[in-house]
Amino acid sequence: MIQISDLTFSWPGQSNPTLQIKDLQIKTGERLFLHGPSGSGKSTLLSLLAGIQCAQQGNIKILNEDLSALNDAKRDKFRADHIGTIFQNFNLLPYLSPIDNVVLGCNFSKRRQANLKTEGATATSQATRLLDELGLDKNTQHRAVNELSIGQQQRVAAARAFIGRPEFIIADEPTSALDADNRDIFIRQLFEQAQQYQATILFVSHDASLAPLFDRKVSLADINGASL
Ligand SMILES: Nc1ncnc2c1ncn2[C@@H]1O[C@H](COP(=O)(O)OP(=O)(O)OP(=O)(O)O)[C@@H](O)[C@H]1O
Repeated sequence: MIQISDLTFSWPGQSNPTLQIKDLQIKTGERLFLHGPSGSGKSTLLSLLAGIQCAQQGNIKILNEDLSALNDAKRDKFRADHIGTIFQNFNLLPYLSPIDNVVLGCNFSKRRQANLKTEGATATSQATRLLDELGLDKNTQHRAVNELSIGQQQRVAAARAFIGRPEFIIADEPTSALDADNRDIFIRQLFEQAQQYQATILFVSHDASLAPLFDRKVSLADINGASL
């Protein structure tokens, strides 16, 4: 599903590379936990996997597509079609409702819209189902997002990532503002969504105590030659 080979990435103006990864593979449906100290390059790796940044050397293949062989527009399309993202700060539109925020998740992808049709769903019906299953009560689904608690916003961000069934879900520290019980509940809800269609999850955190919930844990320090 995902194959990283001989990758080197340096931020512009920096003499030393931030990442040097010889080999990392993630299987279809795998739930991988990636951890490492602050500044070790976790978010940088996610931005490469999401096609926001490009490596200077090596390649990243997702679903057999070599991201470095795509131009900017094609990488943007690839991301919209195949990758759902949940960020630390959620990136929701504050004055829109949860339903409207979730529907936006598939607005830029004909493929994700087609996936909804195949399931006999509309964007709104799918958004409602996802928010129900992720535990956001009906009243809250129609309020403005900026009136919601952090835990509720996190569920909206997760539903937006899953709408239209993208194959690959990237989550960057989405649980850092939650207490331990709510963190575990949220991660299990993510897994339930992913299991429905064998989505692959890459979950990044510096909190290694979450690792036992996942299929596999990888320490960035162990695979990053640049930090050795
Ligand atoms: N936009 C950028 N321009 C230049 N350097 C950057 C940029 N973003 C990150 N870096 C540098 O890359 C290195 C890795 O940062 P990154 O944010 O990937 O680490 P991280 O492991 O995700 O950290 P954290 O856990 O604190 O989020 C740091 O030295 C950082 O200063």
